[in-house]
Amino acid sequence: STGSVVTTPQQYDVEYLTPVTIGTPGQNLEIDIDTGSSDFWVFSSETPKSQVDGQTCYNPNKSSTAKKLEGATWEIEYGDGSSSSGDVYLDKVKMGGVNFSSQAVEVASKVSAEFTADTNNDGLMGLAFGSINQVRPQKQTTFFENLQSSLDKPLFTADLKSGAPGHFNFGYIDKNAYTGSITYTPVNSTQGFWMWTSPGYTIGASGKFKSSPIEGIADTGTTLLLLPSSVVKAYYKNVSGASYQSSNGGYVFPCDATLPSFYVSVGDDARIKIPGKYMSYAPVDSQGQNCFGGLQTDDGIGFSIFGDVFLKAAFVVFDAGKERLGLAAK
Ligand SMILES: CC[C@H](C)[C@H](NC(=O)[C@H](C)NC(=O)[C@@H](CCSC)NC[C@@H](N)Cc1ccccc1)C(=O)O
Repeated sequence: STGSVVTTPQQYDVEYLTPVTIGTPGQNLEIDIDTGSSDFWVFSSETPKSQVDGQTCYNPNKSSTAKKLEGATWEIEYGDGSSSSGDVYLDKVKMGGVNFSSQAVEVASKVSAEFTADTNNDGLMGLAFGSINQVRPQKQTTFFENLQSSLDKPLFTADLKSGAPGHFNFGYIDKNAYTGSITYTPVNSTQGFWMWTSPGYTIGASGKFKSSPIEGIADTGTTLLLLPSSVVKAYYKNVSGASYQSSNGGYVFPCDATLPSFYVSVGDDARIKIPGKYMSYAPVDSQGQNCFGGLQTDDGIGFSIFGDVFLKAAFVVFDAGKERLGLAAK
């Protein structure tokens, strides 16, 4: 089998939302597909009304195929400090034409304020490795892991776009979705993430390649590109008026500044070009005077995060069959 589903960016490409159908009859939710985590959790009939602000809630009592996973609970915390928790049902889940009949659906009986405020986001579907799933006493497998053996190929691809809908595809590689060739690089899944190492980077079209290994995770659920502070400092040296502003929590620059492109090397002889315009995330003031950088530091995390600012510049193959990541220009 193969599948394909459209994923739509929210304002400033802060996140991408994807339609997912749960239960019988189908309940349609808009979900943040997140390769940086491994839990599929949703706003639900168990989420206190005070914590729901417009989100669509999955109601297992209205699904003839829902079965409570007795005794199972979950709780999760994310790098941005947000969190959620609840209990678990098994139900039919359909996305992009592929479906799995007894997917663990983690229903939220509590969500943190960040999720309540994210009014179009009805939940997260983690597509990292099941080893970091947070359901206890027994961990659950991800939607992709459940599908893997029935897919034509044991892989999925992400084709996120800047300010336009893109696709997640399952089980096949769409040759029309990228240009040139796909460069593959090994994935180290021991921490449960799609973790890989870039050999280095180049700042600007005429910049010199800097050989400097960067270990990080491909995370569709993180908005920005978070790299070592030495790299970030070197980049913003090229942006007039750029400065680190602790009040804004990162590097800020005049919105009319010229931003150099940034190249992330992959494998022995390939690189992904991030256009300068992707390196500006959003205005920090109502006049649109100063803008928050799309490139910020990975301080305190322990690894870098290749988030949407990077991923939307590439066609990305998450190849579980060969534990590798494929990257191509588009
Ligand atoms: C602080 C918690 C640490 C980060 C760690 N949690 C994680 O690594 C979780 C699974 N992943 C995440 O927190 C990050 C990746 C590691 S960051 C250290 N990706 C998922 C995140 N972007 C999902 C999200 C989407 C929209 C809004 C908010 C959050 C843990 O549980 O130990």
